[in-house]
Amino acid sequence: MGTYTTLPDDIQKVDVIVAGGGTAGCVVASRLAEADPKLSILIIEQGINNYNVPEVVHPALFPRNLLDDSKTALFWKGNKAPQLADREPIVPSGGTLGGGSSINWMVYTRAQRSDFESWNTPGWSANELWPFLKKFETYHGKGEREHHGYDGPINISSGTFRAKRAENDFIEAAAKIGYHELKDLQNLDANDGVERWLRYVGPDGRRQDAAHRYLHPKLQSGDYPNLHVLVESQVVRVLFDDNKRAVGVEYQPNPKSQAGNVSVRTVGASKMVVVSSGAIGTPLTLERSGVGDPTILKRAGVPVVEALPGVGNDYQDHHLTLYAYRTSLTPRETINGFTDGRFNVQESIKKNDELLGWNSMDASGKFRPTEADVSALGPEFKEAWERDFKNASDRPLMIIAMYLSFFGDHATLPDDAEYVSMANWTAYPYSRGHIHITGPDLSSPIDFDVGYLGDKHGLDVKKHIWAYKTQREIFRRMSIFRGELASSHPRFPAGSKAAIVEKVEGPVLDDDAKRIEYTVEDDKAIEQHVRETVQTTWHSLGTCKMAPREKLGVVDANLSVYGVKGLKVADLSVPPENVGANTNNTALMIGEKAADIFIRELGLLGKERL
Ligand SMILES: Cc1cc2nc3c(=O)[nH]c(=O)nc-3n(C[C@H](O)[C@H](O)[C@H](O)COP(=O)(O)OP(=O)(O)OC[C@H]3O[C@@H](n4cnc5c(N)ncnc54)[C@H](O)[C@@H]3O)c2cc1C
Repeated sequence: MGTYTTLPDDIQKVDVIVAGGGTAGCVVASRLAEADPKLSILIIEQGINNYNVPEVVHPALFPRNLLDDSKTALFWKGNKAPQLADREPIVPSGGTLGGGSSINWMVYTRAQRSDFESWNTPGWSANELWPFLKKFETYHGKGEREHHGYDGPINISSGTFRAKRAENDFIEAAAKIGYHELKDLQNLDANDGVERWLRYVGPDGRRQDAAHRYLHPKLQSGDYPNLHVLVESQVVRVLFDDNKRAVGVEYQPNPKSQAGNVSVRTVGASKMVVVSSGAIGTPLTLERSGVGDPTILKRAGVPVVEALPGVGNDYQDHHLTLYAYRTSLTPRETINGFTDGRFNVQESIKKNDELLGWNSMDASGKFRPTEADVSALGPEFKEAWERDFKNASDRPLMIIAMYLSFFGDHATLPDDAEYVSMANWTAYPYSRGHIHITGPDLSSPIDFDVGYLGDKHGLDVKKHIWAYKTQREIFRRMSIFRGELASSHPRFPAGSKAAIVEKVEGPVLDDDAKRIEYTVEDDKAIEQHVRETVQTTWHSLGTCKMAPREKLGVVDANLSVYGVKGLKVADLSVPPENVGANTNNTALMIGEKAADIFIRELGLLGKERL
């Protein structure tokens, strides 16, 4: 039992290896250990141990995880993208024990019912997944009781702080343009309204990441001597025997944290290998193992074990834009002070400042356009809307969220006010990308096309144009509104009625029916700005789909990789279609569902500690 940076000599072979100790990986390993404490399990995680790392456990410090010198994030470089103003987008993902759940922004949202139905996979319908969605949570909110769980490891609460003034302001302003407050926007069916959102933060103000909530208590309890965690070690490839059975993995100490110690080693698995390295890491590990499109494997110099052309295809994310606003908020109504140095972090930790237990996101919504809005977006958009959204009333077009924090270089901000952000992201992008290896080793560059805004008819960018206008209508109606930060908004042509207002006493829109007017030229300015700034929402998904093999599926309904034995995938690589929500909830659910499948297959039912 324990957490190691070098595996003890006596651990040469275990029953189950989990390759990647992220959100889903921690859930799978923990539930297997609970099911049979005698089962030997080894998690191999490339990042550091997250135990009590300040920027992990204190919610308000979350922006620190994405700084250039982060020890908790991985940064994946995308190919140059002409549709993104020739940028090479960077997509960060969780890079420590706990994965994304250790560094994410802790926003609690759930997928919609029709999302799970669209997966069209036996055992994975919304009704069949309900028990797993409830299993991991202990809900402290005011939502609809029957839709939530009350004895899972992950607390869902307000944490220790809410900025009520801004929260109420947002809710009231959204209602003025037709988006009303809903009691529970996370019941799988509710949509097209706003909510006072909760977070993956406990009532004690601590982040509820999968490692702290599932794994560490077990590792510390002494009750699970066969649960092992190897950190700072990268899985290079899965090893197969002559019958294509996964029998172990090849791994190496991570050169970033264990320089000088890098040599490739192997460890065996007698029952199962579960790849859980995230929607970016997992397809790369499969390809390095010889499972993937033969053309890509050949190009990379990797012998083919199983030809599965779906690996690494159809990469999806939710595309995010951020707009900054000047406000009348006080320093203790935002978390900016933790990021720009005005608050003393050590002192705040020492005195257990209630602000530390806050992720700065108190009110947001799932939004659909009106029929008039749809028509204004053009005939191709209307056709897509009528096909994909009109009759699926639980499907939002965009998620619009208010963060009481500024995400950018704080040194560039005027020091005359608190600046905050509105975040817009696409619930179901049409654009797709891909992620592949170009060589056999971890050090080989990757071929990563993020695909953002790449859809043939330019529908995804239109969603952003609509969302830009919608969030602006809301923010200008808020009483905390004091202006727009010009550098984070489109460059409207001179004389535009939609011009940026940099400093003003808000609210500036008091007529509920009146809207800001935009010309065709204004729309072009918004489009250009979106292309120049759109970025990852860190919701990578769908690169090893759970789908029939002939439809480029990689795993079946039991998460078994086609064509080989003893190899499973359990993470956000497997959803065949996107979800209209932040993705941590779906990753936790996949962890729970995967564990349930594996426990049955391994014959562990009834073996749990009594
Ligand atoms: C900055 C950020 C903000 C986010 N905000 C939110 C939010 O507010 N709300 C929300 O619901 N979701 C959010 N998400 C998304 C959510 O956290 C992820 O979707 C979720 O964590 C994915 O879970 P996973 O198990 O699929 O992969 P991950 O949690 O990414 O786990 C994969 C793990 O595998 C490890 N790994 C990768 N390659 C290897 C290798 N070769 N060998 C060994 N280990 C490897 C990684 O280090 C990582 O720990 C955010 C994500 C990020 C990064």
